[in-house]
Amino acid sequence: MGKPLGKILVIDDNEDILLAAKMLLKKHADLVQVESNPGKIPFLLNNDTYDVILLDMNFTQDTTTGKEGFHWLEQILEIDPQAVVVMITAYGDVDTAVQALKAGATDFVLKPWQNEKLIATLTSAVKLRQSYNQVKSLKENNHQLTSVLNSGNAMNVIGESEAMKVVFNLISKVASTDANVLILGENGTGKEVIARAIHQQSLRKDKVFIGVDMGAITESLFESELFGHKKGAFTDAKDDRAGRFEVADKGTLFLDEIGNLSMALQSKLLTVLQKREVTRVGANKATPVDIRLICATNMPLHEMVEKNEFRQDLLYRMNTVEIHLPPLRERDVDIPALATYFLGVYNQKYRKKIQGISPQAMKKLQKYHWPGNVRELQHALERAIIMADEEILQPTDFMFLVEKHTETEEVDYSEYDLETVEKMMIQRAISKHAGNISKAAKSLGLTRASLYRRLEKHGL
Ligand SMILES: Nc1ncnc2c1ncn2[C@@H]1O[C@H](COP(=O)(O)OP(=O)(O)OP(=O)(O)O)[C@@H](O)[C@H]1O
Repeated sequence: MGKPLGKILVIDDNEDILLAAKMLLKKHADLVQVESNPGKIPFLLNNDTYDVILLDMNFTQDTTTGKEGFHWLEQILEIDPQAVVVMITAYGDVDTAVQALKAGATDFVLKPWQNEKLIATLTSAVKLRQSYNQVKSLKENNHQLTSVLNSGNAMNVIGESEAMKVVFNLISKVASTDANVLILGENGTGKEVIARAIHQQSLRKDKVFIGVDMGAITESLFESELFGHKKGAFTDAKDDRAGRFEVADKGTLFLDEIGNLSMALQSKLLTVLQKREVTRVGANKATPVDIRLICATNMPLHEMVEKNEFRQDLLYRMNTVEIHLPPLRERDVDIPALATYFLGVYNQKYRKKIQGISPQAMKKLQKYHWPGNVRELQHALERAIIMADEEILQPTDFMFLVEKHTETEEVDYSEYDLETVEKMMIQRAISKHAGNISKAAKSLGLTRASLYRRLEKHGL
């Protein structure tokens, strides 16, 4: 659209009016289509799209009922419900004009019109049409993005053990309610997988699932990331921005690593959860948010409450239902199904044709204690599939660095390079502290963040 009024259709049975409209509007519009016969409206609208339609109220000379105008207005809106129609009404017939607005017209102009007023009315009508279109395409995009986001992450939750059956049973009971869920379990046990499964089985499944890693958000960016900000609220706030709470509106908000929040941030989060509304940084008005909350952590939240490291009232807000995900070493029955599942995933990813896992290799997998839980098993399968020379995976395809070393068992570190020793030490520490990252980090003399960086580096 080049000129401000775009494409205009003018329908009036008075040829003088059509001529006057065309003369006036052609300077402001890309196309002015005039038509004296309203019967042609369906044909015109089915063959072209107009930014605005100027429609006469009365087609029969000397009538002022507007009946015909209403009839054609209805026809137009039936063909294009988004059409922007401005009615031309006789002077003094404002009542009919008001009825036309109720029937779906956007605005009206009085005949004889003042040129400037007509242009101004049509310009605002065109702007309205543009915003209708924008809203429509944003809604379509949003719908597409939501389904891509949700389907891209749709995954099978594998588990045949009694422990996982209990988890599945809980999910099916809780999913369709809006109850807040707290998922507890060691790193890599599948807390996010379970959170997504709850979302996928909930009434909110067609809306977004937004995950936030609370451990990765710095104290200073917490409010802006979660609650959003107004343009200019701080130096880097170049535009208005919605926070994760607002983005997750009508969907599910998954707050991971919730146990890592400082006391100060815990109370900010609690306020929002109590009020169910957020105020963007720099704004003075709160926006209501409708979210389903799922939180997860590998930290012992109940113990932390006792030690005054975690707010009890916040814990009670989050744990209407608690799901405990057992570590993989306590459900080795699940290992064959998980390993076979990952075999399929990575065969496809790396275009390999590995047929299966030998019974001895499977036994080895079931005997190992998996300090990194399902994530570690997944990486072990990925590595084995990339490296394997044979069609069936053998025990030698799975080399575990801390294979069954007991605390007292000595390892000859001189056999390994520094990187490998570091990895072994980390695995040992995590295993010793049953997956508790804080304790493992402390025993290694590292901060949690630097342990996480090393876990990432070693693919643990
Ligand atoms: N039951 C399961 N079925 C299939 N895949 C699983 C299952 N559990 C975990 N996984 C896979 O293991 C990996 C780790 O899972 P996830 O990220 O959900 O764990 P987590 O407990 O949230 O980890 P973290 O505490 O580190 O955030 C993911 O790649 C996930 O796909």
